[in-house]
Amino acid sequence: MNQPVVLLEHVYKYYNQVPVVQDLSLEIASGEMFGLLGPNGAGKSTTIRMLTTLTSPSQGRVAIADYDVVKQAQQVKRHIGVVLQQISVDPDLTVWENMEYHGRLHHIPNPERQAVIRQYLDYVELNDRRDTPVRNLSGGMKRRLQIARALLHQPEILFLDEPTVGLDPQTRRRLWEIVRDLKSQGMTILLTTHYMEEAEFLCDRIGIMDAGKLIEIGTPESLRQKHGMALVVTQSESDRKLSYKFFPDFEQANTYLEQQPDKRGMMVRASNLEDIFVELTGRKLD
Ligand SMILES: Nc1ncnc2c1ncn2[C@@H]1O[C@H](COP(=O)(O)OP(=O)(O)OP(=O)(O)O)[C@@H](O)[C@H]1O
Repeated sequence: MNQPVVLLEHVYKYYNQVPVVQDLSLEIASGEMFGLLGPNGAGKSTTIRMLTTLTSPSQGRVAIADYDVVKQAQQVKRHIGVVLQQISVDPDLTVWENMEYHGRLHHIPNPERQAVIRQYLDYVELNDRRDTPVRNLSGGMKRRLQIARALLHQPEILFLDEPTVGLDPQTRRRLWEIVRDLKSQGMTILLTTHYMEEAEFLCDRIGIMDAGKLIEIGTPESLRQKHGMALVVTQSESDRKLSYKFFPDFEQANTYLEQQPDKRGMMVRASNLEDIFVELTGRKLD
């Protein structure tokens, strides 16, 4: 692995004595795109909040580019760009004013500031909207503005918390293009998502969180290989419930199917990340 630029070592976070992140250890290499998956309340946002200095870990070490997020928060902030779930751009300011405000916060001097604002608005195709108040932008445009703003101080690591939630499929795909392009430029990216295709399409590695714990980690392909590339799905005659049985490959799944005296309600198909998630947690992603 390249030098890890995101590091969590035995991290715990408690709210009112309740652990919402438990013994989380994770290393993300420079240039890697890592996806954190998990159902609501799994602790993904809390993990991102710790990594981005918005909340402190209760226990354990969290570091970005070797800077401790608690003791060296200012240095950490210089290295990271953050796009949170809630749209955090000011609705009353124009697109340009939002960028300008953020640029000043990061002490980017003029004329460089004007140049990078133009550059990143161009990058997310919002230059023609520069004088539009943010409240009049579509959801996808707001998200693009958030990304442009997060990039303004040229961070090396980008955090995206549910970047495409609530967006229509075309807009989601446009954002995927941007995220992949950033990766191709060498950016390290950690994103959280509920969308399985998003994780499979974008991420080099995936971590599955449940109830505050990292319960699985690997490449999408390695997770499928580990749990089984093929499935026999059976729908019960009586209550219509589906059950899933993993097999290492299609041949073995088909052999199993052929051996069944009653094949009604049974089919073989390729496994996917969602199947693995359900298998691991007994819950469905929503
Ligand atoms: N400030 C807080 N005070 C108390 N409890 C909190 C706080 N923030 C989060 N929690 C709790 O911590 C747990 C983890 O929440 P978190 O938002 O990290 O989960 P998540 O995996 O990001 O879920 P989602 O997909 O819904 O965003 C939840 O039970 C949540 O209610």
